[in-house]
Amino acid sequence: MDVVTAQEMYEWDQVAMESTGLDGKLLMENAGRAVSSELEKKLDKHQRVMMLIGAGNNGGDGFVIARTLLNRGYSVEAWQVVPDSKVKGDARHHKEIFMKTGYTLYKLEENDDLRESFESAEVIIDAMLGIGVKGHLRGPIKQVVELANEQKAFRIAVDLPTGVPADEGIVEFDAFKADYTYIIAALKVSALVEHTRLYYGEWKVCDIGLPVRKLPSPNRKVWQREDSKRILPKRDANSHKGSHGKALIVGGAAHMPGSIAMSAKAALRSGAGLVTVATPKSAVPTIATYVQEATFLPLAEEEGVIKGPVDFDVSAYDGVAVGMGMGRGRESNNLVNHLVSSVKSPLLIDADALYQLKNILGLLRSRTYPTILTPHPGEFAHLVDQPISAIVQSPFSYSREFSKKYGVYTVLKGPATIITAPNGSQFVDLTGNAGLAKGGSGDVLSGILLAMMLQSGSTTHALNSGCMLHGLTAEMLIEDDHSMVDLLATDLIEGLTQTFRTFSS
Ligand SMILES: NC(=O)C1=CN([C@@H]2O[C@H](COP(=O)(O)OP(=O)(O)OC[C@H]3O[C@@H](n4cnc5c(N)ncnc54)[C@H](O)[C@@H]3O)[C@@H](O)[C@H]2O)[C@@H](O)CC1
Ligand SMILES: [K+]
Repeated sequence: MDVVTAQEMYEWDQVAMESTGLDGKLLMENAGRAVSSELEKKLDKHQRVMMLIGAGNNGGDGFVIARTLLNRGYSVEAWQVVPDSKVKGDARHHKEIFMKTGYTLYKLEENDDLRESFESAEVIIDAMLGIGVKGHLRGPIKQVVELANEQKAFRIAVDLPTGVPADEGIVEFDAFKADYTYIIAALKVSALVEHTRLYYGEWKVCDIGLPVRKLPSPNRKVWQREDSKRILPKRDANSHKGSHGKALIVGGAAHMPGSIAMSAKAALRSGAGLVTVATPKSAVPTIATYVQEATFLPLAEEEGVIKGPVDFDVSAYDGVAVGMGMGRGRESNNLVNHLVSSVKSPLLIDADALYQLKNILGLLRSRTYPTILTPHPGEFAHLVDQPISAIVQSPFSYSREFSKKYGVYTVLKGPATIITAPNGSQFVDLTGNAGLAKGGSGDVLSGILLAMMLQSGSTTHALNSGCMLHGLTAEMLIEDDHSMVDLLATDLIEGLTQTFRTFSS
């Protein structure tokens, strides 16, 4: 499922029209019909539906939807909320069809009893503005949106809730608050960004017949369950523990043994053949009790944290992860430096190691094997010297710019986790729930990702699938035995069993 900006969506429409002759009027008919078919599944014929129609092409979709629903016997009151003179182009064409079909169009400029209609409406459908919105709402649309938001009726938006920008980075806006949005042709970036996504409510993308083979890729996609199912590692009957990769996990501290222990256990649960934990000597017994399957590389320590020498041999490993529960002492800086310079296999950098990485970002470009960074917005903000709010408002552009600049994979964690490859292509993982917002779930994710990388030929596939396994496990646990309040990171590790079983069946 592609994710587009407003400009990319306009380009798609242009390509469709120029390369295949599908014209705007036909696309509008398709859009309106696709949304109407979905609405039929949601609405009852006796429900009083109020349709709010604007002047641009989003309004044009509204005329098609109103006509189609009326044709099919639904009880729809169609309201044009802008002056007649503003309705132009394809929207005007579909307005004429609506009028010639003999249906009544109520007009805000001629009537003032919009409030009365609102009060009796059970469903309000917003087809006022879509991707063409610019700046704060103006004129009658502003008042109509304010009124609509006060109603008890179920609110549905067409393409985008009116007022919500299609792109990331715009924070000052007022908008229709939808309970459900039928998105036209492709998911818009703002449906996935923290400060805009809630305006959409639930959503569904409606196909309008664009010529998919002709459309330029925006290099931004939602990773789907079927994708993971298709590419998850299969175990060969003749395989042995060495076939599934040797992982090294570096980190931990005497007062924080849990993080690295969970990473190690999650890596083993996710199929890693052998896992070695490099951690301060005094932390080994605690970790070993929890992860009996791991081997250990005890490191010198001072006051429970890693203390040199840190230049141990890393050549025997097929993948390395560093940072979980490591602390931010001076030696950890040397350690991260050593690993970035000497690991000749995929290297995953998380948590405290990300903090240390800030001073040596320039070294990343010299790595010839994949480097994966797994920050949450706070860690990423520190790396790129920006406030957290800037990252949360524009996660796609910051992570794309960063990955391209340093030649790394960035897994920017959040309700929508964005996985960016060094060439800038992006995938979004939408699985998971608020139960994951708890200490330890990032450590579990690192272990899963490391294991996936050992077993996959494609780093992108490994990262996307790893994020999905983590999120689906949280979803499954909430459905079955847990709640979002009580879910623990260790539950996720146990829950992986069920997720793998589901995926391999
Ligand atoms: N071929 C196409 O281009 C297709 C477009 N489609 C629909 O067309 C929409 C985009 O159409 P448009 O480009 O005409 O844009 P919109 O319909 O989203 O908005 C354009 C209108 O909004 C007004 N406007 C902009 N900012 C405003 C503000 N802050 N306050 C009040 N009024 C404001 C403009 O004056 C203009 O009349 C999509 O969201 C989708 O719903 C679909 O019909 C499918 C095909
Ligand atoms: K809309």
